[in-house]
Amino acid sequence: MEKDADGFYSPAPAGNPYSSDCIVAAAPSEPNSEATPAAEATKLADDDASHLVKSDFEVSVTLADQQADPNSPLFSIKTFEQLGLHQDLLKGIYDMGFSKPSKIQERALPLLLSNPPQNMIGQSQSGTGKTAAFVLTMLSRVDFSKPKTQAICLAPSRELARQIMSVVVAMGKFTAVQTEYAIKDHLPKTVTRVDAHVVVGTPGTMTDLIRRRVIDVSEVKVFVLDEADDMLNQDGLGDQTLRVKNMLPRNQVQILLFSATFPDNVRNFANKFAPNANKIELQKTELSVDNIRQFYMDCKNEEHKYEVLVSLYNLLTIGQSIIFCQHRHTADRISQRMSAEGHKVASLHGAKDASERDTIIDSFREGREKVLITTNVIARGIDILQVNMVVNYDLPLLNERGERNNKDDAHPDIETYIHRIGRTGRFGRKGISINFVHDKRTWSQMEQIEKATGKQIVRIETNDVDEMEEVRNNQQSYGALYQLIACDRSK
Ligand SMILES: Nc1ncnc2c1ncn2[C@@H]1O[C@H](COP(=O)(O)OP(=O)(O)OP(=O)(O)O)[C@@H](O)[C@H]1O
Repeated sequence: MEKDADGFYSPAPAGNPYSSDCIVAAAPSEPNSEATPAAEATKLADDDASHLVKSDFEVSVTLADQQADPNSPLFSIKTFEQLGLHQDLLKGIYDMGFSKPSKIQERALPLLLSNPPQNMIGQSQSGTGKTAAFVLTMLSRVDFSKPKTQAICLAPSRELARQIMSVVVAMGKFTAVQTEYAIKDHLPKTVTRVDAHVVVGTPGTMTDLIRRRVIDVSEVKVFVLDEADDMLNQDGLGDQTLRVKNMLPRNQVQILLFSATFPDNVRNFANKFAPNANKIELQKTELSVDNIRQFYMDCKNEEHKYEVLVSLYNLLTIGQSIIFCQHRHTADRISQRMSAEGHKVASLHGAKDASERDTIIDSFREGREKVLITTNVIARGIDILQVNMVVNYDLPLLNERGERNNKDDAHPDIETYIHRIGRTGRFGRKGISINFVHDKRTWSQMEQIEKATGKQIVRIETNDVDEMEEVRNNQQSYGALYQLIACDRSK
């Protein structure tokens, strides 16, 4: 079969437009081929984390099999037992502390695990449990008696690949699963063969390992793209991702695309990449969860942003916080300045070397660092339950060509905004995001974000910070904090 202009071998199926309603769709029946500070904080948060299952967000399911009824109980489960999983996998799930499936898991798992395997394009908000859904699919399709790579998962950052692997290992704890990374500087050059059942990595390194036949893909049955809209973005990772796909065997691989966002411009590409997929989609107005309260602070200028950030420091360190900047040099500059002034902050971005990145994220994950100043490198997927505040020091921007910059032609990068704020408010927990705006342009960019997401962003006076801090210190009460900062928007 010929490759088309996008480099695909198969013809595109009829596109399914991004629905403005919540829909579930099914695919056609033809096979397609010691207590750390973090642990303590997590435990506290867990006492408060049952909201998700009560969440009233709806998903739309579209089944590729047009005859099938997406509302059939067959396509929604209420317990993990109903999936007919192997006992070893069930044990793994319960050992992770999961007692019942989340909404996306309820709807996606029956479709993901049905036979013959079918592709899926799955969307649900950040922190709602997509990882467990695709990891369970990979693990349940692997034949552990065969020392062959059978499932491949790609993610946009090494940090996310490492996190996904931790889920594979935890969920597969009672199985014989063998795993390997395809991330930069991990495997020694002398390694000539990887036989791990599940390989998780980033697209560049994965391509290299498959090309050099270090990874033999002949038995691969499942191919997962986490943060799929980013992985398929033709101005970014799309080419490399497609290269990996084109090296996999045809007609035997179940392709799973997951993300909290699927903007219109990648949806067509996604439909071609995972043809005849069952689809789970969100309404455009439900892209972010309501338990993340969004605020903004009106700063006078760039320098004032820095002063406001410093004035927030005590507040940032009550739980854990992530500060997002548009550029690496900004992250470096403000972290160096804050450190020089005696504040304890860590900084992470793509220019740091691999082992340093691993040390920094691990330290933050363990709660040894409370404030992480970073770029979009960890805007997606990173799951650290005790992060209760995200600050957009710079709003995420794109220019006409889809490049990230801060120039005048830049417009807000809505998807990145949704993913950034989704680093807090995980799995029903409460979280706060604060945007810094400092001029007409950033104000208008924030308005565009508010309009696009349909969620109100409320003003906090910069001089309310002391009062906010007092409430947080004295009462540890998020409810009171919210009431305090939910003042009128007056601009
Ligand atoms: N059924 C469950 N019961 C309890 N906790 C769960 C369950 N499923 C997932 N979780 C937890 O919810 C958190 C968020 O899950 P996960 O990281 O998979 O979210 P996600 O939907 O992939 O988010 P993102 O879009 O940001 O990548 C994780 O800490 C995970 O362990």
